[in-house]
Amino acid sequence: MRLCLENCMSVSSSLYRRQLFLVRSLGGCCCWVHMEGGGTAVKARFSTLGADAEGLMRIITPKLDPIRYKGQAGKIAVIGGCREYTGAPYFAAISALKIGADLSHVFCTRDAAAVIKSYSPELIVHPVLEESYSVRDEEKASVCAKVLGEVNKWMERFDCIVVGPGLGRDPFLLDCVGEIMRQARESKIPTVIDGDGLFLVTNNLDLVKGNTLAILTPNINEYKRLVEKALGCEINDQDASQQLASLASRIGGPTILRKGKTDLISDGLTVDEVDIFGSPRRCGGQGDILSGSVAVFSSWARQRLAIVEESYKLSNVNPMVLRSIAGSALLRKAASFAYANKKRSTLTTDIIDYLGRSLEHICPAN
Ligand SMILES: NC(=O)C1=CN([C@@H]2O[C@H](COP(=O)(O)OP(=O)(O)OC[C@H]3O[C@@H](n4cnc5c(N)ncnc54)[C@H](OP(=O)(O)O)[C@@H]3O)[C@@H](O)[C@H]2O)[C@@H](O)CC1
Ligand SMILES: Nc1ncnc2c1ncn2[C@@H]1O[C@H](COP(=O)(O)OP(=O)(O)OP(=O)(O)O)[C@@H](O)[C@H]1O
Ligand SMILES: [Mg+2]
Repeated sequence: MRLCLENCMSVSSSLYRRQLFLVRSLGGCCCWVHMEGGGTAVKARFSTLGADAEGLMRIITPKLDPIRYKGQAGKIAVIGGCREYTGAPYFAAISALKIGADLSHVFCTRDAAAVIKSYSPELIVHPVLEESYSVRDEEKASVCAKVLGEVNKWMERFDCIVVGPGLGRDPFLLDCVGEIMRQARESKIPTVIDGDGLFLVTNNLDLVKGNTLAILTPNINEYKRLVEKALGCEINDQDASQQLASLASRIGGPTILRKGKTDLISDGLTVDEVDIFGSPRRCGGQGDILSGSVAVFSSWARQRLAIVEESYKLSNVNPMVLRSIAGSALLRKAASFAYANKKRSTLTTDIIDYLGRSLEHICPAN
């Protein structure tokens, strides 16, 4: 691995030392635990990668290189936004741009599109999703095929998609989005699933079973529903890490980022924790920022660091775990800066304003 890193990457010596530290920490600081969950015994390894989340971000974040062209720093799409919710897809998509992605698309319903466009001219907004109220029963199959066609025209261009922020729970719309997820999986597009995307997935676990390119980002309610459905039990906060590993192992494939006081991340084999101080403000929308942030790190890691990730794979570290740690750490850092400045009046838009500065703090552009 050492040779591979030396030969294949042009890195500064401090970055290289950081990589070696991370690689060493994979093997050195771990302990094995035995756990029971939903009747299945699994072994998960406590990993310490989350403790050096900033080091990971430095590895994954690309340099601003003048020879690169538009799109190379990431093309993200958010599938979400309906009559009720226009903020959530906007937060996820604009966060991706503020962190450094080049292009950010939103696929939403017609009602939501004009509103989301009015928030920002930076976003590319596709008014393609349809809810039941606007479609007659006999039209549903053809409308769903049309929606899929519209999204598929773009699908292979995306480095990562985020499914669910502000999607709503209309059954017809969710059926179509299920098909979009199947298509993304077939095209091997990494997929972050949040909000109502998790509502869809919880009721159709087959949509993600076996998909190692999926990252689920449940909040407390979404996690409770997943645990009840997949493990058939209640949340166990005494053994939170173990239960999370059991859940990931039971679903089999996706990485799960459980949001909370600290963020816990597991693919069923390892459990990582990101405990960077965030914000005590719990205003809505912070999870949406997180989904956009994980998508950008996913996109960067996928494009730029295939070699490093290959090295990590040799050490049995799941690249989706690395991407989740980086995404979580950046959001939490931005939240802490925003809170230091705005205290009780901190809003999601304030946190978004600090995303760029937070990354700059860790990984200066020049
Ligand atoms: N500014 C914006 O646009 C923002 C929009 N947001 C968007 O909101 C959506 C829901 O996300 P959330 O985080 O409120 O869901 P969550 O914690 O599971 O539920 C809390 C409670 O509400 C209830 N409930 C929810 N939806 C329901 C429904 N359709 N119909 C009925 N009940 C429903 C739920 O009940 P339960 O499902 O548990 O029965 C629970 O008790 C999602 O798309 C998200 O992205 C957020 O990102 C914030 C910023
Ligand atoms: N109690 C807490 N203390 C500190 N940080 C927290 C706490 N709970 C959540 N967070 C942070 O806030 C982020 C968003 O988590 P949250 O549970 O608010 O998501 P959410 O409910 O999906 O948000 P949204 O309103 O966008 O849907 C998480 O990544 C986590 O880092
Ligand atoms: Mg949420």
